[in-house]
Amino acid sequence: MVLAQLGGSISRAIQQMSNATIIDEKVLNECLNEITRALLQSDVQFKLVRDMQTNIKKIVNLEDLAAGHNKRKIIQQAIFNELCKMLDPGKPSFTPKKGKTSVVMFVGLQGSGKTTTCTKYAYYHQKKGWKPALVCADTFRAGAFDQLKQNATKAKIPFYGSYMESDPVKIAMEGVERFKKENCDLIIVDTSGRHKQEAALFEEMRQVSEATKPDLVVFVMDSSIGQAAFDQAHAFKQSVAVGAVIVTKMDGHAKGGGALSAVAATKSPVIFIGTGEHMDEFEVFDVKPFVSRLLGMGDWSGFMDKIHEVVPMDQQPELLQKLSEGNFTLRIMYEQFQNILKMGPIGQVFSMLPGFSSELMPKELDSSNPKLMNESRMMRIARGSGRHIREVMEMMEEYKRLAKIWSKMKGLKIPKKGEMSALSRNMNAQHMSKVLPPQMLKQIGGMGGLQNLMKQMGSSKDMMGMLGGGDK
Ligand SMILES: Nc1nc2c(ncn2[C@@H]2O[C@H](COP(=O)(O)OP(=O)(O)OP(=O)(O)O)[C@@H](O)[C@H]2O)c(=O)[nH]1
Repeated sequence: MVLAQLGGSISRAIQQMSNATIIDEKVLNECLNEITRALLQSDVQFKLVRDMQTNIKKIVNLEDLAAGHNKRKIIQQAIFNELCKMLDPGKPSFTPKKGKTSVVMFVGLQGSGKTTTCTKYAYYHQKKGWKPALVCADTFRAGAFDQLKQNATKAKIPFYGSYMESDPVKIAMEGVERFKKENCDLIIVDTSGRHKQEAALFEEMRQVSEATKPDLVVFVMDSSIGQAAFDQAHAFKQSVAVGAVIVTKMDGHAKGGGALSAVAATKSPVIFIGTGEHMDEFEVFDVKPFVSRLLGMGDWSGFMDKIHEVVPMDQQPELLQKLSEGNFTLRIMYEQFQNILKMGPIGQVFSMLPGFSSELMPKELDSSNPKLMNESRMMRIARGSGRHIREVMEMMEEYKRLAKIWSKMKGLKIPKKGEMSALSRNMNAQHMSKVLPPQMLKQIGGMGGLQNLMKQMGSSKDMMGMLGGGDK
C-alpha cells in the first residue's frame, strides 16, 4: 500500500530534521515542504495540505520554544496531531447496537467495492453475535443481486432481492420490512454504484434513503480514487446524510491520500478499511493507531490485540503454565509458529512496532541493491533479531555471493512444466560451471565431468520427476 510510502517519506523528513544541529525556521520549513510534497503526491487534496502546513507553523513557534525543550518531539507531535485532525472529523459516527434494529445503507461509486463491503460488514457483526441481513437495492447493474446472493450464502447471512422488480425503492422497503419482522438487528441496504454526474441515480439514492430511513449511511470509497475523492465524496454528502466512510482496497497499490480528503469532504469518520477480497479482510479503523503506524511510531494496543486474536484467550493461561514448567514441546513450537502466521502479513504486524514502517520491510526485502543495507539498518536488524551484528554482516555477505551467482544466470529461460529438454538445453555446462564453487567442479572432474553428469541428469526419469516432470 502506497500510504506506507507516505508514512516513510514523512518519517524521513522528520528524521532529517532531527539530524540538523539546530532546528531553526529554515530547517522546519524544509521539513514541512518535504511533508507537503509527500502528501500531495499521495493525492491528498491541496487545500487540506496547505491548511495543515499553516497550522503546524502556527503551533510550532520556534522562538517561543524555551531552550532545552525537545523541539523534535514537539514538531513530531504537531504533525501527528494535524494528521489525526485530518482523519478525525471530531464526532463519532452512529454506532448500531446489538439487539436493537438498525438500518445501514451503503452508497458509493461503481466498482468501489460496495457489495463486497456490505457482506464484510455483515460478516464482521455476525461473528460478534449480531443478526445481520442484506438487502440488494441495486437494480442498475446486471448481476449485482447474484453477487450479493452468492456472498451472503457463503457467509450464511439472510438476504433479500429480486430478479424481476426494477424499482430499487420498492425492493429496499420490502427487504427492510421483512427483516424488521424477523428481528434482525442490522439490516444492510446495498444500493447501485453511481457517478457524480449521474443525476438520476443520485435522485434514486435519495429516494431509497427517504423510504428506508437509515440510521447510518456509509460511503464506500476505493482508496485508489486519487484527487477526485474530495469532489465525489462531497457530491454524495450533498444528496444523502453520509455518516461514515469505509475505504476499500487498502491492500493494493493505491496512493490512499484520497481517503484522507474524503473524510474532510464528508466530515464523517472512517470506520473500517478493506484490506483484500476475502470476507475477513476487513479491519476496524482507529485514527490514532493508524497515524502512529503511518509515522513509524508503532501501535502497541493493535499489536496486543493481534496477539489476543491469534492466541485464543482460553489457551493463554494453559500455554503460560506449560512454559513456566519448562515444558516447551515440539507441538507448542508448531502451534506458536502457526499463530504467528495467522497474524497476517509480517510487514503489517511489524508496522505496529515503534520504529518500523510497513514500507521498510518490503523495501529492504525486495531490493536487489545490497548497499541499501547500511550499517544503521544492519544494527537495527541485529538488535531486533537478537543476533550479533557480525551474523547480520555474514548473512549479507552470503546474500551478495548468491546474488552474484544468480546474476550470471541472467538470460536463462525457465522452461514450462514438461519442457525438461529445454532446461537441459539452456542450463548448459557453461552456465553450471560458473555457478559451482571451483572446488566442487574439480571434484566432479572439470568441464568434461560436468558435461557427463548433465547428460545423465537429462536422461534420468527420476531426476526429471524431481525437477517437475520430463518431456513425454
Ligand atoms: N483487493 C481488494 N479488492 C476488493 C476490496 N473490496 C472489494 N474488492 C474488489 O473490488 C471489485 C469490485 O467490488 P464490488 O463489491 O463488486 O463493487 P461495487 O461497488 O458493489 O460495484 P457496483 O455494483 O458496480 O457499484 C471486486 O472484484 C471485489 O472483489 C478490497 O478491500 N481489496
